[in-house]
Amino acid sequence: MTVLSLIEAVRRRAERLHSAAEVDAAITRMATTITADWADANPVVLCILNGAIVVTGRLLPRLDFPLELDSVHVTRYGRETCGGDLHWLHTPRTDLCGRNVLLVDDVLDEGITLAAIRDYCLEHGARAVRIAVLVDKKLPNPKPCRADYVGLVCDNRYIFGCGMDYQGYWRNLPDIYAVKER
Ligand SMILES: O=P(O)(O)OC[C@H]1O[C@H](OP(=O)(O)OP(=O)(O)O)[C@H](O)[C@@H]1O
Ligand SMILES: Nc1nc2[nH]cnc2c(=O)[nH]1
Repeated sequence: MTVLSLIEAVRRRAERLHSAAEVDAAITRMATTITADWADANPVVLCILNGAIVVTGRLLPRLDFPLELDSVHVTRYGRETCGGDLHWLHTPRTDLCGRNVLLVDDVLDEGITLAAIRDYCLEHGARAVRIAVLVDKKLPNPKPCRADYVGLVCDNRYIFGCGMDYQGYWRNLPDIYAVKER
């Protein structure tokens, strides 16, 4: 089997968890709550690359108040479906000192990535840090951080679509899928 035929087979066999319309409604709900809380906060929104590109790009046009956008690129999964060590590839250029920071990510799984980025922001003087995630995974154990804004909740399965990858592929899908276990 070639890599591409494996990638295509994974999509064919996957279970669709959320339609594009459900994702859209979830992002609208998040935007409404974030606006109610932070319309006067002059926040820096940090898009956590790569996975959050899609949700950030769809959330921002729904936030009708002054904000700045920057990004941070931290990865611990690479092309794997199990997390490893954190790799910091890019840190924000914006001075975070005294700022309200909104972290936006695609999925909160074990919470290691977001907890590390939250700590980074606080160490760099952020006044407050809040977390928005498109999907929060239900795990049996407590996580080192919790999300303030959650679009959707899913079971503990590997998911892809809407910015989330399967071995680097399928971030482009409008729906959210779970890999089918053998
Ligand atoms: O809660 P955790 O268990 O730490 O996992 C969540 C992180 O994993 C994914 O990033 P990944 O390392 O796959 O990089 P990517 O965004 O480039 O896909 C995802 O985008 C989150 O940032
Ligand atoms: N694409 C993807 N990335 C993740 N990072 C942590 N959990 C997941 C997941 O379920 N899917």
